[in-house]
Amino acid sequence: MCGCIFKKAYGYTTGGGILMALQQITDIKHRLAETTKTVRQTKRAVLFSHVEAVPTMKPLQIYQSSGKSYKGERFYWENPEGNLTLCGMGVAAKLQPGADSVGRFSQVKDQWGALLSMASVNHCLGEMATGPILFGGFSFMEGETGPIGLWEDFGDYLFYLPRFLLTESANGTFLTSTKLITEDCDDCSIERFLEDREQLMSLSPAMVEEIPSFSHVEERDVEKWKEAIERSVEDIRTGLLDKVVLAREVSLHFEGKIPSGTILHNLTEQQPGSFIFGVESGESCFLGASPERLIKKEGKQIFSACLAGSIKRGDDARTDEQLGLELWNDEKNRSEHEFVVSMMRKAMEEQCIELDIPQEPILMKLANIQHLYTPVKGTSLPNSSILEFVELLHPTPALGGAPRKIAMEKISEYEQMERGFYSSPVGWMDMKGNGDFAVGIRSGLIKGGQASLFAGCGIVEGSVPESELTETKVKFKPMLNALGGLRI
Ligand SMILES: C=C(O[C@H]1C=CC=C(C(=O)O)[C@@H]1O)C(=O)O
Ligand SMILES: [Mg+2]
Repeated sequence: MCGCIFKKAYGYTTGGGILMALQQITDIKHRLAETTKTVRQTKRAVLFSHVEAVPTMKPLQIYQSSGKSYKGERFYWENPEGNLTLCGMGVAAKLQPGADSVGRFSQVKDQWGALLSMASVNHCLGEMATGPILFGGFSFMEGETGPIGLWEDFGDYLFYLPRFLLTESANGTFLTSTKLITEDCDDCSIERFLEDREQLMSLSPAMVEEIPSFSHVEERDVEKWKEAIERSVEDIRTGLLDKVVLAREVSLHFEGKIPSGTILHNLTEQQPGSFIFGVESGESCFLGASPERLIKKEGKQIFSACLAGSIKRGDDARTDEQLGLELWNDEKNRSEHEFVVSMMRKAMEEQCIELDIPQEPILMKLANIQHLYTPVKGTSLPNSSILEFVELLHPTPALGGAPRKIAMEKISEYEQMERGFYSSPVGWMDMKGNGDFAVGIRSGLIKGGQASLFAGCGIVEGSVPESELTETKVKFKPMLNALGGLRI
């Protein structure tokens, strides 16, 4: 039964607010008592989830101040439209690769389905991205991330169903508390549930932690990377492939631990119009400011993007406009872009009943870079899940290449590094198969005092190694600036 009696966010400080807060506690007690009874009777676990409107709490501040209790189990998300911010803390359930022989996308679908089949949710608020959601992502290439090494904390995929989820949207702020109630659970009492919720709601904003002093930079062999571009251009000329995206890694070392909350804070300030994301796992945090949407699903409505072709921003309006024009008219960049559009059109036609892809790109201007951008809109077939679109689209030729299979082989051969979650789908999905995934670019992995940054470029027939190297330097800028304005 739905025990929710209000629809709008409220302040607990008003008389009405206090009454409503008490009503929430009564609701939780009642629902949890019923759930516990059912679990005992049926001997089957229930995923208990409670959504409520709460007084304004800033997700980024809560991310920072919840570090003491939930470090290593937090995530952060801000969409480029600026109308949805999420902060997840703690783990109600974690999805990681199992021994199943089915592919990883099917594994996630099955594991999520199993969790939802035992869910009890007071979903009467009906707000986007509330209730049980999954947040996380996939690695770029299945089977690439080993149990040791840079990406050891992430694997082929990693998703959290958070213990606490703070959702900030145009309609207010919402808190979802979720817990798996099992028969032999030690900390499933009503008192404990309410205590944890109370502790979270009374978190006060933490000080922004300082980034420790920079020590040194470690770069993979740049000459080898340029040679890989030459070899790729040769492969393209001989007709082996049409396009391949080659990335490189730069590692920055600091004198102490890098605070992920501070980097996220800087990214939100410095990179408007981007997805700001962070996902912690143990001692690591993968984070960034990506301008690229892989897929968003809202009911039947589908949104995606073709983003490929780049040039720097100009120092003044006139130069900036000239650079934009140069990019828009440049044959090499247009061809980089066109491979993405044509793959997108073909893939989306399979899954959509209506599709709207403009004939020509427009410019997307970000703080440090401008791109050729073609927005994609569609209407999906009934009963589809966002996961099916993620599987279908990843990786587009903006991150992989064309044809996809050969490009992936060439990436493994030429890059000689683990991409991990870089250039991969990162985002969230809800109970109904709706959600939003970005492509994890302009990003890095923070682990202790080390930040490993990644940037790549679309290689086509007209690619020149030195210019592609310069392009990666522009793409490193968002993360370098967020780390304190470093230059490499
Ligand atoms: C692979 C990256 O960017 C892709 C997205 C936009 C433009 C790109 C380009 O012009 O090469 C890349 O395809 C990256 O930022 O690491
Ligand atoms: Mg490019």
